[in-house]
Amino acid sequence: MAFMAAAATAPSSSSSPLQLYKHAAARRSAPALLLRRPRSRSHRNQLACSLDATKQAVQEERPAAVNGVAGRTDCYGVFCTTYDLRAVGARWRTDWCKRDEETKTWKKVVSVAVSGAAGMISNHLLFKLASGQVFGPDQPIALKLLGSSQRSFQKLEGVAMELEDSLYPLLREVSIGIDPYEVFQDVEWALLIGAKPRGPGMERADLLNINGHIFEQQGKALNAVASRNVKVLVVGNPCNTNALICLKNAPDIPSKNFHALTRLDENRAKCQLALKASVFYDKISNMTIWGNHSTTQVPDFVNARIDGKPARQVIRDTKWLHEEFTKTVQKRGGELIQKRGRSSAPSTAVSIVDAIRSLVTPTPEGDWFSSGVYTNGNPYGIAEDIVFSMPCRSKGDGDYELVTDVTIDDFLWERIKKSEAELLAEKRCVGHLIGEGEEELCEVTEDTMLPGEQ
Ligand SMILES: NC(=O)C1=CN([C@@H]2O[C@H](COP(=O)(O)OP(=O)(O)OC[C@H]3O[C@@H](n4cnc5c(N)ncnc54)[C@H](OP(=O)(O)O)[C@@H]3O)[C@@H](O)[C@H]2O)C=CC1
Ligand SMILES: O=C([O-])CC(=O)C(=O)O
Repeated sequence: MAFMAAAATAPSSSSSPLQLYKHAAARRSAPALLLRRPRSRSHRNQLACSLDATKQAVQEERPAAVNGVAGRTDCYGVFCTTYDLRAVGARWRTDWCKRDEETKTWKKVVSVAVSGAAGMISNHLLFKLASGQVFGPDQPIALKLLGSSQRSFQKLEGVAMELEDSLYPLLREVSIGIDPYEVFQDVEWALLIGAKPRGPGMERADLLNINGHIFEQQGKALNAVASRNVKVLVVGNPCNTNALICLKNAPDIPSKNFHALTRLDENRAKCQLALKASVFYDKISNMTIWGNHSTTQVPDFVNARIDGKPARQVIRDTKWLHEEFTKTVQKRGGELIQKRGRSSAPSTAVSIVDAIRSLVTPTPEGDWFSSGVYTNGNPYGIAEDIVFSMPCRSKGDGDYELVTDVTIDDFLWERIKKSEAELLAEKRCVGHLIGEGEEELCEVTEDTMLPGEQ
């Protein structure tokens, strides 16, 4: 049986996104285009070479591609090409494999969905994912890009084209679509970045409601079609409550698998301590962000360490720690927006990389990282059933455990309770999205702000 590789189903340059959308609508399904590339001779050889080592993975990919091609006319250029990988392998495999031992040890392809894939954060993140710096140099990757509407479809095509042109050896597949039920099919990671930014005059409750609906839908889609052990990282704001909505709508996926991104806040806090202590920032460890990704977040200088010593032994300026440090970290996002005119994107992408790597590599002995996780039997006395940033450790298997040996003093506790109250208020606003009440119960305070809002 001929083994078909690099089947492709991308749109022809002459077909507009609108046509594609109509075509898909007629099938009662949004388009999901699969881009594969028999790009160059060396790349074909890589595919052939890795066949034995990754045969199972390749076989798993294949049916979708072959089936996809059969009934479709909407493809462009090189992506329309279908070829026989076995034939390619037979011709070149021997020499190539001698030269390229590396690909033999490649792991099974990991399937990663990214929403808001045409946005600013993704603009940086996708290229890091494709390069291997996130999942490792032996980890081939399939990227599934989710857009929100027909309008964003053309942008996603552009993103996919740039990924293609980057010639990343590990990037095995790029697909784009606007239907989460298609895009999330079997994904092992879902990086949920897409969200509507808060516009002028928009109430916080409106933002919670609008974005909440996005995460309600995406939670349902993940529940229906994603890998049963999918890891979900919610970035789109307000990320803690969006993550809560998402997990509540995905009851068949462990709640523990959902994270809200607070790693950017951790990195910001490390930077501030390093500046104050006049040390390079790799000397800062054990930094926790407690609570919400908002201006009520609590950067923890009590348990943080500088070059292995408690931060308070190195930085004796208690007033600075209590007042300036805390406020600077809480408002860093807003300050950045004022200077740059837009919210942080490159550093957010870096922090997403850090957050994923913290789950797929073992946490260094004695250290930990922060993540917004579901409170379900937490040892700190924080309200259950919310998504709250806490200190975590991982064995590198994608899972994590909460750290128990931390001190929470009165200063921290008072502020942790404030952030907790804010999250409980946010939760009441989205009761209608998590099956727990009515929208009218929403009473968010003025204090409830994203880091970017001041
Ligand atoms: N947790 C954190 O630490 C941080 C979080 N953020 C948050 O990340 C999010 C993305 O930021 P950024 O990439 O800079 O923003 P951009 O505005 O550049 O991109 C956002 C993307 O979201 C998508 N989007 C907009 N409206 C909707 C919708 N109704 N449904 C689905 N998708 C939608 C858009 O995609 P399309 O074209 O498909 O509509 C757009 O490409 C924001 O919510 C921001 O507040 C930002 C920094 C830090
Ligand atoms: O408010 C925003 O969109 C930006 C943000 O989250 C941050 O910079 O931490």
